Amino acid sequence: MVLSIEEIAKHKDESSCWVIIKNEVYDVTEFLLRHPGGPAILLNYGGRDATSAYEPIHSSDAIQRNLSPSQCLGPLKSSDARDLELQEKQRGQTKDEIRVEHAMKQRPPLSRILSLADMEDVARKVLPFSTLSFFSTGSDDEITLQENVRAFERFFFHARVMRPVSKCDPSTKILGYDSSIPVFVSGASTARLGHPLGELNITRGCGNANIIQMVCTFASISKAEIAAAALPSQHLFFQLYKTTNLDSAAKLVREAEELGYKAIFLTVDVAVISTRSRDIKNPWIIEAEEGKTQYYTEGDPDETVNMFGTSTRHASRNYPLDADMSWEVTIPWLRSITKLPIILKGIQCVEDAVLAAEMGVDGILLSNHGGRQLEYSLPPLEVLNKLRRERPDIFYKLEVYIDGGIRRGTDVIKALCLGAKAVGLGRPFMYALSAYGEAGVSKILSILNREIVTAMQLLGAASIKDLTPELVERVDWEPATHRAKL
Ligand code: HEM
Ligand SMILES: Cc1cc2nc3c(=O)[nH]c(=O)nc-3n(C[C@H](O)[C@H](O)[C@H](O)COP(=O)(O)O)c2cc1C
Repeated sequence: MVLSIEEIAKHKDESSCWVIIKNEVYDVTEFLLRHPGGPAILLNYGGRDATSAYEPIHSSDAIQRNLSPSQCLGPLKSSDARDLELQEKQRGQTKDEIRVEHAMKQRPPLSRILSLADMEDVARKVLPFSTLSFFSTGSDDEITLQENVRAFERFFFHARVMRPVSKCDPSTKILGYDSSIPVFVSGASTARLGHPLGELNITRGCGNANIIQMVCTFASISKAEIAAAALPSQHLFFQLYKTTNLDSAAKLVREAEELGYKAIFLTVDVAVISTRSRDIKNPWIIEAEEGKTQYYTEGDPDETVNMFGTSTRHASRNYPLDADMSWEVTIPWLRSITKLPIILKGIQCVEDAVLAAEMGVDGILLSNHGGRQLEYSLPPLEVLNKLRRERPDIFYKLEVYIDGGIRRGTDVIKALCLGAKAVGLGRPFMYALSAYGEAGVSKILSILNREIVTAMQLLGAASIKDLTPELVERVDWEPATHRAKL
């Protein structure tokens, strides 16, 4: 059935809600309460075209997986489709769009990007304001976000000299899979907000460099497409947000397994979503910039959350995240449905690392979600150091990784000296793909490779096994400078 704009416009509330996406019309009335992004945002687009808002945040199979054929009503009338296209072309650019367009033309050549901080600088200029807020935000006052980075400044090296290092090999194995350096991609969702090819930039950059990518439950490219884009020799891990509905959670795991993903990283630090104020505030900042500031008028209702901020939609999301996961139930359940290695992502203290080992999981990722969840959660590097001092036996029982605030090869080496098998990076990949696409991802991997090799050689380590705890010391004085950039 071909539908006209006039007809579609009549369906814009809970009783009947239709949306247009890429010139196809969908009846989402039944879906409103199941929509992972919440009903409000869908209703906001009820009766009209939602393509540009929909595109960057949904995986390519979102419609096919969530709507039945009867909910796909048919195409938009072709003359109306042309009108929409024209309207989109005629819509004036916002100040932010003009700024981004200009900044994209002024990106420095890749040869002038010397560090991950340089890459982040470019990304901060070229990203739309709302996306930058979403990528960079932490929780509450962002203390943990800052301390994740600062923690690395408290660890210094005891370099050993007169050790042959001309042949230095930074390669390692993660869960038995080869990796050219002890680094993997910690999955960060919705990469298409930064670049139209989203997570595929990471897949391609990592394929060439032999680095393992962790793909999120909420990746903006489907895990099937990512698997299809990977090289035959390339390995992928799957990050699982477990739902209360065991069947749908098991389905996600089964699909990952069938697609050849090599491990399940179960995220355990998101019982609920934290408050990410910087991100929530960003739509209001944009409003002000566009000269559309809203002012209080007597009797205005108090909206507790703004539904259109990027992280806020997480808060309002309908995804039935399991806030009742437990050691006794969840781990045996996951074990019973998959043969893949299980890694707990988001372990934040020694006691839970010990419990994880007792439960027989294959690995733990010491992480506080990049400072995006519990504010005042200890920096993962400090937890790693504590684990090394208090329970060195744990490192023989499972693989220990950390993520959060890692921005330099020396950071990677410090974590490895303290016993980490490898480290994950989240934001740096998002910034790199936003700034230069696949080439940006390749660039930061080559920077990390160079920095890791240099640090190893100057430290007197010719291979990863030479990185031992004696080579680092935690100091209790404040270093002279802070390189944290927030
Ligand atoms: C055809 C209708 C739609 C379907 C089937 C659908 C499905 C989904 C799914 C499955 C997710 C989880 C993420 C993923 O797996 O991709 C999601 C998240 C979301 N959706 Fe939709 N959606 C629809 C329309 C819309 C529209 C029109 C908007 C308006 C902008 C919207 C906004 C969002 C938001 C904000 C999220 C949360 C993303 C996040 O938290 O990272 N959706 N949707
Ligand atoms: C924009 C963004 C989205 C993220 N999405 C997820 C996610 O969907 N699932 C998850 O387990 N972790 C997610 N994370 C956390 C990362 O996996 C990782 O733990 C964190 O980014 C590491 O810190 P870093 O950014 O300082 O490297 C996200 C992080 C960012 C920055």
